[in-house]
Amino acid sequence: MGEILTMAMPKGRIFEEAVVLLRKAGYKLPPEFDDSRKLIIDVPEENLRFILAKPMDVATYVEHGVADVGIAGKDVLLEEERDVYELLDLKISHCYLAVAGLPDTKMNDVAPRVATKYPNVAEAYFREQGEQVEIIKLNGSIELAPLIGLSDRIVDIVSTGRTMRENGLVEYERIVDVTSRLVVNPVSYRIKDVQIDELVTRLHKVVSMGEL
Ligand SMILES: Nc1ncnc2c1ncn2[C@@H]1O[C@H](COP(=O)(O)OP(=O)(O)OP(=O)(O)O)[C@@H](O)[C@H]1O
Ligand SMILES: O=P(O)(O)OC[C@H]1O[C@H](OP(=O)(O)OP(=O)(O)O)[C@H](O)[C@@H]1O
Repeated sequence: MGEILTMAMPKGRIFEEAVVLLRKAGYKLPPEFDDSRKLIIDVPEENLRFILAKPMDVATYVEHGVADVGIAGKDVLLEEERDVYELLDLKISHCYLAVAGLPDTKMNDVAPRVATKYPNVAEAYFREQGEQVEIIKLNGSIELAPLIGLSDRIVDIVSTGRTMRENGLVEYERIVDVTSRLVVNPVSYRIKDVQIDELVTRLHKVVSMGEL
């Protein structure tokens, strides 16, 4: 029996794909993973404890060491810049961050406004472009902002492109590709190196076999 490894899992979109990945890697996960509202799920047979967190919060739990490892979108890691190591690109939950807006429009010359759930990523992107913008932080339905005159542009996740299309928006620039990553707490990585290396090896094997 080794030590228990605590893994922070993102609830929502990424969760199901992450569970598929872990099962393919040979971890026997109980039915609670398919239909449950439990926020802590122990799998003693695998020496694993799972905590189910909001996607934006996974790296926070890992940074504070209450989870040893976690699964987080690259978008969240870029936005939050937590003190965690990124160990593996799991190649699940593909999407990308992009600048979008109404077609054939220019950004306001005087006070261009950008609405986003990713203020740090957006700020850094426009700074690199040499453009000074006012960032307006929203928590969802980002596509609404240019439609209703709140902002000139948005920075948001695009997956199928359906939300943009159905709201008459167009993509102006693609900022960065996003997939989910395995992250680890630096101290856990030293102390639980054997278990973490095994997890990485097993997941890497599945990931390198190609698309899930
Ligand atoms: N179409 C998509 N929209 C949003 N996130 C996506 C999409 N496709 C993949 N992702 C990934 O899923 C993560 C978000 O998961 P989910 O949509 O379940 O949470 P959320 O509801 O946006 O988060 P919150 O509850 O904090 O608002 C992102 O961090 C990103 O890495
Ligand atoms: O390109 P698509 O496949 O249409 O996916 C992209 C949309 O999905 C996400 O929104 P989400 O469903 O998480 O809603 P919210 O931003 O309002 O929370 C994202 O913010 C986009 O709006």
